[in-house]
Amino acid sequence: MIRPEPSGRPVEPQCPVAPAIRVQQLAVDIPHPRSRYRAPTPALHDISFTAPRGQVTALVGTNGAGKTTVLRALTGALRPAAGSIEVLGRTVGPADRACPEGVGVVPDAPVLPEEWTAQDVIALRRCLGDPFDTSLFPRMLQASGIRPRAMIGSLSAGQTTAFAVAAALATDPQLLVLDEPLTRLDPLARSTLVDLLRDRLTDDDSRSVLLSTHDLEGMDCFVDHLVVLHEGRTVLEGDVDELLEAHVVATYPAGAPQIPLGARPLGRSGAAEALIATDDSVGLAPGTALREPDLPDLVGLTLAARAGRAIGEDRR
Ligand SMILES: Nc1ncnc2c1ncn2[C@@H]1O[C@H](COP(=O)(O)OP(=O)(O)OP(=O)(O)O)[C@@H](O)[C@H]1O
Repeated sequence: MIRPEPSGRPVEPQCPVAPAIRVQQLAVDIPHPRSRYRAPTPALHDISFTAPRGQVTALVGTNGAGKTTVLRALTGALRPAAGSIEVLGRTVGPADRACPEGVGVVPDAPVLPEEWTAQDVIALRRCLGDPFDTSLFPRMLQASGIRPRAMIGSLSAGQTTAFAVAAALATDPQLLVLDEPLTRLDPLARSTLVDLLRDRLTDDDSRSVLLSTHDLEGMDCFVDHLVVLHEGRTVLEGDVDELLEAHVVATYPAGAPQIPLGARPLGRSGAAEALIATDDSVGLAPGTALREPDLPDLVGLTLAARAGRAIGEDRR
């Protein structure tokens, strides 16, 4: 029902903007590569998270946690065995195997032929009839120091990633999905990539990014929302700032009796550090230490670094 304002004018009901991604209780089994009669491998068991619209969400987890499988399910490459996936307000279901419209994808390995140049990518996009910004693409390549006529096979690892990111961004995606974009990059190439993404994304509040990584180094100030996976399950999710507020970094001296299992050892001194929950806003009881495998070290360290807390100090 539309209720009138005190002025007498009717108030239009607010239409809530759907999040970039909403995943609920997702389970995925990976089919056997050679035979459909052989049992599939269960890869994801219970994944739930929401990637807010207009934000950068990082899927974090150690090797085999399920990051790539989540991304493949989101882009329609793998069918959910259970649960639901919504991308840009549209359900990605069993009948929906194509990459949802408005989504740009940068896979974790190069997929274009080595002898291709930027011109080949433009020609392919023209053939497919996809929207593709043919002036933005070479400009982004130039910003990454890539010559327009350079063959993909002649590029460095960092340039190959920058090439794939530029090709994805030229499709003007509402959601950009990047699988392990940082893995092969040195610190300088990482910051160039972050700058490239930031430039393209900050001019429009509705664009969103989902990236997977097992190492947030160099990305901590770029990421707004964290989703931590372990063994095919979501173990922690939250806004980075809220996670910071809800935790303290505690440092335990060598030999302290209360060192939590999995606390990160600090050098050779025998001291250890752990991230302790201070409220239950992220689903952990206050005073609970986030332990491996609950929370990979890198997340704790990244949060600590972002909070400006020196590692090695007693914070309790
Ligand atoms: N093609 C496949 N066949 C069988 N099992 C697979 C296949 N791909 C992934 N898996 C399994 O699914 C689980 C999740 O793998 P996934 O590649 O999604 O993890 P990840 O977090 O991306 O790891 P990494 O950081 O090493 O890339 C793992 O246990 C893995 O062994």
